Amino acid sequence: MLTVIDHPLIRHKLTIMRNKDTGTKDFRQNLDEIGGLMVYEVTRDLPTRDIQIETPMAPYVGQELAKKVVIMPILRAGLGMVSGIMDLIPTAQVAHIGMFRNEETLKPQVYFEKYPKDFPEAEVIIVDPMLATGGSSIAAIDMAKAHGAQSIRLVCLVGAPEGVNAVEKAHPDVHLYLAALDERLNEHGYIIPGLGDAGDRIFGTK
Ligand SMILES: O=P(O)(O)OC[C@H]1O[C@H](OP(=O)(O)OP(=O)(O)O)[C@H](O)[C@@H]1O
Ligand SMILES: O=c1cc[nH]c(=O)[nH]1
Ligand SMILES: [Mg+2]
Repeated sequence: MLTVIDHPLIRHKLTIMRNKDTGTKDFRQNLDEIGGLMVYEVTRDLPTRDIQIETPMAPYVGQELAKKVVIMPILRAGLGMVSGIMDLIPTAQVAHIGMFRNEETLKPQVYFEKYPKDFPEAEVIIVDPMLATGGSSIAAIDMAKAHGAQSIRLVCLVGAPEGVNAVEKAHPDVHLYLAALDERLNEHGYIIPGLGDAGDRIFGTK
């Protein structure tokens, strides 16, 4: 299932990120802020349970999150969304997945993975700004499932139709959230109009 989170603040910040004249500092800041805005919608259906507390005035049955939340950034670019999400879910744990796309084959190559202990029982939120062919996201979901994850959401900023279709076909049980659905991929597998290479723009590596 695909949800495109359409909000004036997200459109405004994403346009700053798309602008080729935006530098590393503003690119990172806006990515972080959009991550925080998106997570409000992404977590709308997280399960809660009743909890008995006392207010200063009376007993009260409130609510707390029923399950742990694990944020799973796809390195490198996904790291740019973690702190904005952690601002809203400060108790979240982080699972790191390192992979890069081979520039010729466009296939993802995995170089790192590390999971928190409670990963299988947690609500897992995979984050990566870019969903291009979908190969990296599909591989990350495969890895999360292989480590026992039962409930997975995928949060990307910009997606290409090719990537959305591929993820929906490979993992129909995973809810996919985007801030924008773009037009297409170019012959090098980059999203058009997109925002360029997210990892390089976050970390200043080009
Ligand atoms: O949908 P796909 O076709 O798999 O492409 C998207 C992937 O490519 C980018 O990562 P990249 O390989 O540039 O690594 P980086 O984050 O280290 O820059 C991006 O952050 C995604 O992970
Ligand atoms: O447009 C794209 C495609 C893949 N990875 C990026 O960072 N940008
Ligand atoms: Mg990159």
